[in-house]
Amino acid sequence: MTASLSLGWPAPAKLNLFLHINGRRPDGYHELQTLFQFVEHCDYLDFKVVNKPTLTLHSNLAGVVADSDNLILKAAKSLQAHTNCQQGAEIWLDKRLPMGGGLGGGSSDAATTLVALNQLWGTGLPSGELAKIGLTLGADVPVFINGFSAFAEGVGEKLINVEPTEPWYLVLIPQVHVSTAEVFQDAELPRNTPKLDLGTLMSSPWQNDCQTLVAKRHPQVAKTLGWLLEYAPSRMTGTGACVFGQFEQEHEAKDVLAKLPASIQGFVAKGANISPLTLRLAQC
Ligand SMILES: C[C@@](CO)(OP(=O)(O)O)[C@H](O)COP(=O)(O)OP(=O)(O)OC[C@H]1O[C@@H](n2ccc(N)nc2=O)[C@H](O)[C@@H]1O
Ligand SMILES: Nc1ncnc2c1ncn2[C@@H]1O[C@H](COP(=O)(O)OP(=O)(O)O)[C@@H](O)[C@H]1O
Repeated sequence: MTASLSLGWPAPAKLNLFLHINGRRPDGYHELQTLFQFVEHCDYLDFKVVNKPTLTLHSNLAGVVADSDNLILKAAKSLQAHTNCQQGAEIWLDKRLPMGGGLGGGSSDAATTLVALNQLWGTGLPSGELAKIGLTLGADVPVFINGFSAFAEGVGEKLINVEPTEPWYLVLIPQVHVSTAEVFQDAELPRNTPKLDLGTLMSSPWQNDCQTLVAKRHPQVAKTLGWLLEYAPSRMTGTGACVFGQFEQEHEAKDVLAKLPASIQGFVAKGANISPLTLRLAQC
C-alpha cells in the first residue's frame, strides 16, 4: 500500500420508497415526486492518485469496465474538466450491486467518484457544485452526493432532506432487465398523479407509479413481488426490476431470505438516512 492509495469508498444502493409521476415536460422527461433512502449494501471503489491526467478503471466485472460510457470514468473526466485538474487516477471497482435494477448503482458509483476525487485531488468543489456536475451524468446522482435521505422533485434534482424510519429490507433481484427509457415511453404508464405537499405524501400510503406497468410487461417482476408480498409490505424501486420488503427486525428479513426459491436472488440490508459515503468522507 502507498500513501496515494485510498481504499474502501462505498457507493450505496438506494430505494425509491415512493415514486409518483406527475407529468411530462416538453423535452420528454417526466416530472417526479419520489422519496430516496439509502441501504447499507454497496459497491466499493479504491483510488490511486497519479500525477498525470490519465484515468484507468479496473473491475471485478469485465463488462463494467469494457464500456467507455462507464459513469465512473465520465464522472472523473467531468471533474477534471470543471476544475482544470491535471491529476489523474487509477480506480478499482468492486461491483456488488445489480446493474439496471432500480438500485441506482451506476449513479452511486459516479457520485462516489466525484466526492472521493474532489477530496483526493484537493479540487475543493462544494457539494452543490458536485451535484450539478452529477446531474449531467444521471438524474439520481445528486441524491447520492447529497448523502442524506431525501424527497426529490423535478427529474430528481430538487432535494429536501427527510428522516423516514430505518427498517431492514429484503431486496429481491428478478433476473430480467427493465429499460428505464422503455418504461417512460410506454403509452400505458400513468403520468397524472397529482403533486402533493411533502407532509401529505409522508403520511399517505406509499406507492410506485411504474409498478403495475412493469409487473404487466415483465411476469418475472410480478412473480417475485407476489412472492414477497406474502411476507411483508413490498414494492418495486425506481423503474424496476428490483423489489423490496420491509421488516422491523433483521432476523425477520433473514428468515424470509432463507425461504427464497433458488431461482431468485436477494439480499438483506438496513435502510440508512445518512449515506455510507458521507461517513467515509468524514474519516478523511
Ligand atoms: C426514475 C428513476 C428513479 O430513481 O429510475 P431508476 O433509474 O432508479 O430505475 C431515475 O430517476 C431515472 O434516472 P436515470 O437513471 O438517470 O434515467 P436515465 O437512464 O437517464 O433515463 C433513461 C430515459 O428515461 C426517460 N426518463 C428518465 C427520467 C425521468 N425523470 N423522465 C424520463 O422520461 C428519458 O427518456 C431518458 O432518456
Ligand atoms: N459504474 C456503473 N455501474 C453500473 N452501471 C453503469 C455504470 N456505468 C454505466 N452504467 C450503465 O448504467 C445503467 C444503469 O445502471 P444502474 O444505475 O445500476 O441502474 P438503475 O438506473 O436501474 O438503478 C446500466 O445498465 C449500465 O449500462
